[in-house]
Amino acid sequence: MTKKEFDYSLYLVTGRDLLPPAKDYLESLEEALKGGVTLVQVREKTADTGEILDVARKTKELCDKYDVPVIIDDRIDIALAMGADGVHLGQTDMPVPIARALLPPDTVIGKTCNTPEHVRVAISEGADYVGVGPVRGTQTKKVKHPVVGPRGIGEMLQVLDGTDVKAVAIAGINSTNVLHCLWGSVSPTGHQLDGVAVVSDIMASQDPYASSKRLSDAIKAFYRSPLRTFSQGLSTAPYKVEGIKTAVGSILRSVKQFSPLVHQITNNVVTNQSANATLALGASPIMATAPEEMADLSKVTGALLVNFGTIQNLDGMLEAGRNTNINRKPIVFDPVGVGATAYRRESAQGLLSAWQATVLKGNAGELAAIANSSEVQAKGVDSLGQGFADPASFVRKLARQHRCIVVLTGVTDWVSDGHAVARLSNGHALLGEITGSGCMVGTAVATFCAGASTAAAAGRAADAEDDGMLVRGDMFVAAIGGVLAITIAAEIAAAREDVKGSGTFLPALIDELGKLTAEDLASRANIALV
Ligand SMILES: Cc1ncc(COP(=O)(O)OP(=O)(O)O)c(N)n1
Ligand SMILES: Cc1nc(C(=O)O)sc1CCOP(=O)(O)O
Repeated sequence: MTKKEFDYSLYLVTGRDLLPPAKDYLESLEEALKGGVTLVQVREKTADTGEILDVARKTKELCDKYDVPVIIDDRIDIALAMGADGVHLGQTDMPVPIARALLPPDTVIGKTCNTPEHVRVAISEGADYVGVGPVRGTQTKKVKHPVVGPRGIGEMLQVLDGTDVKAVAIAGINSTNVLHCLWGSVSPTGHQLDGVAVVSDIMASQDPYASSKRLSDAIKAFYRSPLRTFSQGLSTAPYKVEGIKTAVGSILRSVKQFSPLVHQITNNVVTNQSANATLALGASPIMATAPEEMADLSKVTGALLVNFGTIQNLDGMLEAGRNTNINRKPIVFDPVGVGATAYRRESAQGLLSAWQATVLKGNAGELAAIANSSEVQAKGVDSLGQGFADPASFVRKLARQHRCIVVLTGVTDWVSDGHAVARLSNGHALLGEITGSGCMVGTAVATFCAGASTAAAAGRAADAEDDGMLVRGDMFVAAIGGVLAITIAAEIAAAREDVKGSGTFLPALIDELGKLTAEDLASRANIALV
């Protein structure tokens, strides 16, 4: 018996208790269907059986008009009585094989999963799809399991590799975070969600048509090109060194032309020199930290840098990142000293779950801690030893896992978008003798990301393709540009006669950043694609 093929992309789970006053259930449902809902689950937790059956029948009658299948939550008897297309079962509901034996053979069965082990069991039991989560916090129900975030969803998706079991994420999804959810919920093997399940963003809406249309537009735009990265190497021709050199030069020109606002939440050791480095490159720094101002600020900034060297403003970092994602601007995350304490490790994982970083930057010790690798150790903010045996493979894998650009700094710097890997061999030993040179690299990367995304937004009107993008512009090239700006300016500064040591080096570095040209970048950049 062939199974029914569902479109899981915008899966509405109903909740009549959430309807705004005076809003009729069936009217609201019809508006949601017109807005683009592709699958409906009748979820009734308190009504009597007769009422649930009535609601389910009416739901099916309406959904049939739109060719949208109906699934019943928990109740096999109701599903049988009204001829549902499927049922959804929780961890403590009837086991899938027993439900399968009771239901017509083409009935689709979904199962709630909160861990990779749940997913393994659901596959072995013969579930057709899994509802994975909770991906975020939700007010709609008391969830027993901790929020797993997009990374936790990615781990569950990997278990589905090689099966045709579908997956939707659930909990806390709305039109402002749906792109982050879809983008970030990916396994290191590239396994993605088939859709998202939404309750309150549609059910509690005064305008369910508009709410579901907003969700539907973002979801459709995402799925038009779901394998995208923050770079353009996959969608256009593969990268070439000469092309990268030209592109970083034009991003530097864009920074000077648009002078974007670069919002930096950074540590108190480097705040001043980071702001000066931003100014020297031609952009405008703002070092705001209060959570209350993030919504306003993110509308006007070009990019956000979150550097948590002296973590004091975790709430500000959370809010800044969430709002920067909503406004589709780049976020550079520099988890300084992340391996040093459990608090830093938990904070970093919390931030990486709450928002989607565009660039993840760190030294070998920091990135090893993010990747849970014991290959490289750290002492405080410094990396120990020789680094990774195979840095190219490490950055490529980490970039895929976090679906972002990864910058690994050291004597040699490595940048990857999960596909291409660039090895950058510029710099000077004096960079290791001043405090905060790594933090300045983060600042320069954020400045170049701001330049690239501002130029991309200015260069053409937003089109339907852009609706699926979290950030516009090529962030792989921007990250390379930021690294090169600091390392090349360092080479020029170190060669100056007036530079006698680290004390005279820092101001000279700021001077040379200010004088850096596109031509300097192109002629001095030592880039290899590996
Ligand atoms: C798509 C989807 N995913 C998860 C759930 C939750 O189902 P369950 O665990 O049975 O919890 P209740 O819905 O009974 O509260 C769902 N309904 N749909
Ligand atoms: C029904 C349900 N199940 C969940 C789970 O985590 O298993 S969360 C949830 C409700 C999700 O509602 P909203 O979209 O309003 O956040």
